[in-house]
Amino acid sequence: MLKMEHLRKTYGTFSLDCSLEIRPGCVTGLVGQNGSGKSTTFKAALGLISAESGTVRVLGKNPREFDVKDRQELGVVLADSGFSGYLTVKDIVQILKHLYGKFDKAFFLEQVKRHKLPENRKIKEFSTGMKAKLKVITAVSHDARLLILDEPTAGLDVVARDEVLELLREFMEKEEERAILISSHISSDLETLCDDLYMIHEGRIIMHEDTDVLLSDYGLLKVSEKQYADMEKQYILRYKKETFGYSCLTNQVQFYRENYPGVAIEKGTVDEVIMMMIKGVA
Ligand SMILES: Nc1ncnc2c1ncn2[C@@H]1O[C@H](COP(=O)(O)OP(=O)(O)OP(=O)(O)O)[C@@H](O)[C@H]1O
Repeated sequence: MLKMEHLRKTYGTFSLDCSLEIRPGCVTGLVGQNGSGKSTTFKAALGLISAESGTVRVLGKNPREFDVKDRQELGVVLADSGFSGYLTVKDIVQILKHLYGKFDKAFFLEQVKRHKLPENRKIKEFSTGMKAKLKVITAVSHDARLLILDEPTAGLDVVARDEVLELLREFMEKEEERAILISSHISSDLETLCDDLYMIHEGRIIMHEDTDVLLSDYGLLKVSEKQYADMEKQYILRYKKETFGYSCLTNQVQFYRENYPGVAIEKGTVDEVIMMMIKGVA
């Protein structure tokens, strides 16, 4: 659905060199700290910025060569995009009808109602959460094959976030061949929604893993200095000095469970794995 190979873009001291792939039927998450290059990756995937080298194929084509018909196959949410604040939901229905041949007006209005968005008020009077929901409802309302969503849950409270995630799950359930690329600062969103996760740090992909594998096989070992010294380190991805000894990130938690029964092992959340990948020593 989307393949990016060594896509390079430089902004001053920041340089992006990103490779990733989105497979049909999958929700893929891109996680990283502020300024790690997520939005730059999304813009490059959409052909909105010109890369210095590398390739991007979206639905089999270079996105810079997309025509009006190709664009209909994408549902996009970008942090700094949205409708003019002077429009109402009713105005937007008219625009979407013209933009997208497969715009499903009934579904769109049903979702607007379900999410309690006022149809006749101007968007500039909407709260952050209401604007965010409107963007996602728009993206899922025209039978797109691929959604590219940069921080679609930013600024939403827990309940609103859950509602947006539900919309995305429903979108995936309707057609097997659909796919989503999504970024979020909130890793619990990605844990429950994504099939696989890419971690980006300082413009580089530092890890790519199936979410199931991440949650089942990764873990944090809390060991004393002696335990650390005696331990097999083959499956330690990163370690960090602590007051008690060391925290170690492994992707073979079962190996340490079986061979080192005395070692304290914590299940790694996505946040902890990210922190260790970034702050730990390789
Ligand atoms: N148009 C631009 N001109 C100059 N520098 C830019 C531009 N766009 C992004 N950058 C720089 O590129 C780097 C990556 O920015 P990017 O917006 O991709 O990060 P991000 O991971 O999306 O961050 P955040 O989570 O804060 O949104 C930053 O150092 C940013 O200052």
